[in-house]
Order: sequence, then structure tokens, then C-alpha cells
Amino acid sequence: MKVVEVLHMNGGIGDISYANNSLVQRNVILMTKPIIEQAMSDLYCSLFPKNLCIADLGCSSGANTFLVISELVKTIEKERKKHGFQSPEFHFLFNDLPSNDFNTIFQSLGEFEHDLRKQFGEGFGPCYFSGVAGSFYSRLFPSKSLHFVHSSYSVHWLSQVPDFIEKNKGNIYITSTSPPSYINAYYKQFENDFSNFLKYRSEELMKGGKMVLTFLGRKVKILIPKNTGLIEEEKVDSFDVPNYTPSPGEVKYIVEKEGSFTINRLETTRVHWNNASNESNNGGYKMTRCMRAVAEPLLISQFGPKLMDLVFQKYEEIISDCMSKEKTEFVSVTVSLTKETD
Ligand SMILES: C[S@@+](CC[C@H](N)C(=O)[O-])C[C@H]1O[C@@H](n2cnc3c(N)ncnc32)[C@H](O)[C@@H]1O
Repeated sequence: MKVVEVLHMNGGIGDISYANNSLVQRNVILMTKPIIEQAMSDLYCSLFPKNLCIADLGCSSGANTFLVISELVKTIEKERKKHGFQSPEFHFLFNDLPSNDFNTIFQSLGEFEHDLRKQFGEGFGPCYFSGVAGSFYSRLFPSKSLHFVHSSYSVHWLSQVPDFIEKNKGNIYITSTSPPSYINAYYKQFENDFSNFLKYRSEELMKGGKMVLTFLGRKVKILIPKNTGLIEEEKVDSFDVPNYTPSPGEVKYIVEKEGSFTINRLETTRVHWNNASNESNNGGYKMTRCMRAVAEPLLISQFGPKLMDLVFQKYEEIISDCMSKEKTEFVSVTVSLTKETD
């Protein structure tokens, strides 16, 4: 499987689209808002740039990327008014893999810019928007061209499924019974990918530039339905999900080992699944739609489209049962970084 070609969220604005099922990710962004705000305000007040270049990496196709941008703009507008400066020229860069539904973003840009102008009034901007298709595990932008990089719930996706010595029979992801060599292969892949990510961003960010990254972190109970005979066993055994949920310690270790960035903040947040889906009764249904919007294209690439309704029906049963019995929560790890050197 070539992750770069296969991975994307469900596009469009339909029932099972990412755009309509990304409330969990929205709530995560809202929870990490103070960290994003502080990083942006520190950056603005140390450089007072006249042109400001901001990139959202793994932006997908929903409104969450606009939420991040408008929060960043709010912080900058507040600070520049306080200091009596003119509004900077904004350049916003939306990045995702080539198969992402960029059209949904582009079609919303007019309305988004109109809302920004309405909110910030005379003297705001101008704003320029660009879509950048490509993997963030490669160079995406010119050297020292960026002031600020944001990425939420994206960098835990790996560039590839690692090479395994031992298979993880009957499962498509790490579970408590996975062989240690399988878990280690995932960690090594994450370490390699995240180090490359840091290296490329350090080349693209200017001195004093900042980056806030949020990962889906460890300690989440992994709810993957055991194969119940719906799908041939060999197909399950030959498929592994290309993502790794790191612990805060692992993030810290890799950032320090790579050496290009200083850590300003490293925080863990927890979002209860019922809060995450804004539902107290129908949480299982909502969470299933959210998972489907994220995972379906990947699953279709291995198992075909026919069984998807049935697979997610089963998933909903398991997840609803689990949510009714125990505390189910997402753990997010957020790190705020500065590139101190030239
Ligand atoms: C769960 S979505 C998060 C979207 C958005 N940031 C949010 O918080 O709602 C993860 C996104 O990361 C993108 N992604 C994964 N690996 C990537 C890579 N190597 N380069 C660029 N984007 C990637 C996926 O295509 C997907 O759109």
C-alpha cells in the first residue's frame, strides 16, 4: 500500500464526509487553543512581521482548518492593534496529500474571507490563500519562508506501514497482545518520520518561527473489532493501519534528538468521547461516523467497498457497548516549538 496515494478523509459535504463528521477534531483544536494563541502572540510580538506566512499541515477538507486560521488571525489582530501597527499581509497555506478534497476548501474561501473582513473590519489584511498538495514528510515550501506552522491530528499518520519481523495476527493495529517487535517497528517508523518532519520544517521556517503540533496520543483503548468472519483472515493479516499514537515522552525525546527546535510547551489533553461527539445518548453512532469519515478510504483500498456498511454497523455496536460501560476518551499530545537558530 502506498500511503501517499491511498490516505485521505472522506471528501465532499455529504453524510459520511469528513467535513460533516469532524467534531472530535474540532473539540481537540478548541481545547488546544490557549497553546496556539500563546505561540502566535509570542511570535508576532518578537518579529512584528509585515508579511505573515502561516501553514496548516494535514488540513483535510472541513471547517477545522478555517477555525485554526481565524483563531490565529484573532490573536494577531489583537496584538497589532495593541502595539499600534498596521494589519500584516497574510499568506495562508493549506497542505494535505494530493488525494485530499481541496475543492471543498477552495469553494469555501470566498465566504471565509468575507467573514474575516466582517469580523476584523477596515484595515484588515490583505489575505492570500494557497493549496499545497504533497506529503509533509518531504520539503513543501521554500527555505525560511514560513513564520508559523500548525498541524492537528495529522502527524500521527505515518509515511508507510513499517516492515515487520512478526505479524500481528488477527489485528490491523497495535493491541495489548501485539508482539513487542511489531510495536517497536511502529515506534521506529514514527521516530524516523517525525525526525524527517522536523528537519524539513526547520529548513522552511525562518529564525524565530514557531510550530504547534497536536497528535492523537497514547493510552486510548484501541477499539478495533476482532475479525468476525466478515472478511477473509489473510486480508486482515496482510493489512496494518499506518499510524502511531505517541506518548509525550516519545515526542520530547525525538524533538530533542533531532535538535532543530526548542520545546516551549508539551501538554496532554483528554477528551471524553461523549463530549467529543457532543452527544450523551447517541455517542456510539456519532463516533462511528467520525471514524468512518477518517478510515473508510484506507479500508476500501484493502477490503473493497462492499462490506463497509456492515463493518461500521458492527463497529457501532461494539463502540456503543463500550461507551455505555466505561470511560472512553481520546488523549491528545500537543507540542509548541520554536526554531531559535538561522
Ligand atoms: C484526521 S485529518 C485532520 C484534519 C484537520 N487537521 C483537523 O484537525 O480536522 C488528518 C489529515 O492529515 C492528512 N495527512 C496524513 N498524512 C499526511 C502527509 N504525509 N502529508 C500531508 N497530509 C497528511 C490526511 O490526508 C488528513 O487529511
